[in-house]
Amino acid sequence: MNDALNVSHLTKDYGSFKLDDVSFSVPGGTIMGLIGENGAGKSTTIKCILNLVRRDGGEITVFGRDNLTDERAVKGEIGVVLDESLFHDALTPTQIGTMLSRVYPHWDRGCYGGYLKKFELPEKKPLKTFSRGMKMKLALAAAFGAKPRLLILDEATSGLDPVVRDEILDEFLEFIQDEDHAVLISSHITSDLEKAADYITYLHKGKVALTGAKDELLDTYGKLVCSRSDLEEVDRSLLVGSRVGQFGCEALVKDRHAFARRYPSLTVDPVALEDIMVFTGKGDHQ
Ligand SMILES: Nc1ncnc2c1ncn2[C@@H]1O[C@H](COP(=O)(O)OP(=O)(O)OP(=O)(O)O)[C@@H](O)[C@H]1O
Repeated sequence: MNDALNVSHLTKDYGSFKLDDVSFSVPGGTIMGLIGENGAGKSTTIKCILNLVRRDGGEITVFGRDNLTDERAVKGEIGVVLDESLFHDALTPTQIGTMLSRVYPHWDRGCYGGYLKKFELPEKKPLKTFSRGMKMKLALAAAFGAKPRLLILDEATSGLDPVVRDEILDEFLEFIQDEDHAVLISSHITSDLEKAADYITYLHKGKVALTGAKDELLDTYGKLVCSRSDLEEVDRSLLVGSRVGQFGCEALVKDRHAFARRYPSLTVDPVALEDIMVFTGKGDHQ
């Protein structure tokens, strides 16, 4: 089966910033978390997938179709939720549903209405009376109503409280129960992605710092906690970045199993995605 999304050697040059040879793929039935620091290129990558900006190089396919040569068909497969609401504040959910039914060929009124009910959104009230969480849920209901096979979210869950975020993550998990569906979600909130994502792509300064199955990444990397003198003894090529504190040192270990075999007396703890991001950033300044 084709990947739901395949990004291959994607390049976009803004002059002051370059998205450089970005490749990753999202298999059907999975959630890919796109993580990275501010300005790492997450939104640019998503905009290239959606053809909102023209790429300079590379290839992007959605369910095997090229997003440039087959733009119309590809658009019909993607549901998008962005950081800010795309709908006018004076509109009500009912009016938005009517509007979207004219835009999307596969619009499913029942599905949209079902989500409005599930999320307890008032159908006749204008959006200006909605909280940020309610607007986000409405955007999600609208995205689902278009019957997409690939759902793309750009920082859509940041700014929401943990209860709403959790509710929404559950929706994604339900959505990907169908092997023909997939989700690409960019977020700063790495703990959410740790919970929900099957795959992680970490963008760092426009390049893919790492991409792969989340469980494998978390199992391979490790956090060394040791004294300054121990750190000085360690082969630096095994580490990504380190932090020297008043009471001890920490460093990100690339392969904790290989490291433990070479330095059995040193302690290597499991890592969180956030550790991988923080230490990779620090690795630049060593
Ligand atoms: N239209 C544009 N013209 C020139 N530079 C741009 C344009 N859009 C984005 N950039 C630059 O590209 C870089 C990457 O931005 P992008 O929005 O993709 O990052 P991001 O990872 O989504 O960041 P954030 O997490 O802060 O949203 C930034 O340095 C930004 O200034």
